[in-house]
Amino acid sequence: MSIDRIKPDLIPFLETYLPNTEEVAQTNKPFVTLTYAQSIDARISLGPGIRTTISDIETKVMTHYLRYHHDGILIGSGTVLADDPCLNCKWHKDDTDTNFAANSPTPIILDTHQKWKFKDSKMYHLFKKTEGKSPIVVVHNKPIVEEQDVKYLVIEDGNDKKIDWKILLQKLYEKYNIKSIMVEGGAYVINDLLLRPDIVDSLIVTIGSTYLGSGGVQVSPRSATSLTDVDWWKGKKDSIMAARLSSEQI
Ligand SMILES: NC(=O)c1ccc[n+]([C@@H]2O[C@H](COP(=O)([O-])OP(=O)(O)OC[C@H]3O[C@@H](n4cnc5c(N)ncnc54)[C@H](O)[C@@H]3O)[C@@H](O)[C@H]2O)c1
Ligand SMILES: Nc1nc(=O)c(N)c(NC[C@H](O)[C@H](O)[C@H](O)COP(=O)(O)O)[nH]1
Repeated sequence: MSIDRIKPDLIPFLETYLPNTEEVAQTNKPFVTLTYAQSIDARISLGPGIRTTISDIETKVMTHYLRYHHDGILIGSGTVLADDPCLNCKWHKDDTDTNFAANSPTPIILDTHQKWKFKDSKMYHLFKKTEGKSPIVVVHNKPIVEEQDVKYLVIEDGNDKKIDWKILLQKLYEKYNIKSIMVEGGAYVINDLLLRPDIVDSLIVTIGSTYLGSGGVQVSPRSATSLTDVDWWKGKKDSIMAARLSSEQI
């Protein structure tokens, strides 16, 4: 169940980008880390709906280390339907730290059109084995039939039919005490949040040493945006960029 040890130099590298509890106490808003893995040509999968491994083991472990440090892990419906992800945390501090469910973040799934089923998903089996938590599913309307063990967070759609990030974060904080959220994608969610320095506190991007080609799902926000507090870590195959979104226009 557990995963490799993290590269020791990744721990100080990530330190200042991890959730900041003082900031959360001051702002009363969850700390948001936007994180994903991309190819050199800025693709996050080979094509829509295709689960694609980009990270090698060093950076995959880093993802689990990040999961360990967050209360919630959020993805869009495109990702949950394409990847059937586990979203649990397999990293642990030492041999005594083996409560994998407690160490795992709560999965938060943006599934406003209620297309995904928890039952029989990988998340469901991990939850049943006490190796992961059950999800919060974000919907526009209360479902007629509710799945067992799923918490539904009803948020009405805004003018553009999208969920308002600020309202969503506030509700997750107030209702479920979620003080830090790691957003793992996919492209729709990432492209939207790359333009939201008011929402995103840290950005952590793995760049894998691969090209996925022009048919791949691309990460590229609608308009230019710049970064601040940029730092780089170089591994055997991948690099990691940690940064913050700048509120200044290019
Ligand atoms: N490499 C990586 O790090 C990584 C990470 C995640 C996903 N992926 C890949 O990305 C692809 C999926 O990306 P995608 O863009 O299709 O899907 P996505 O996961 O971004 O989900 C998009 C859907 O989520 C919902 N949604 C998102 N934001 C919303 C909002 N504000 N309000 C209401 N609903 C909202 C909508 O239903 C929308 O259609 C898959 O191929 C997956 O394998 C890669
Ligand atoms: N860091 C990272 N490297 C990758 O190569 C890759 N494809 C993803 N993709 C993120 C997406 O959210 C996936 O669905 C979950 O990373 C799957 O998570 P599990 O391993 O099943 O827990 N993330």
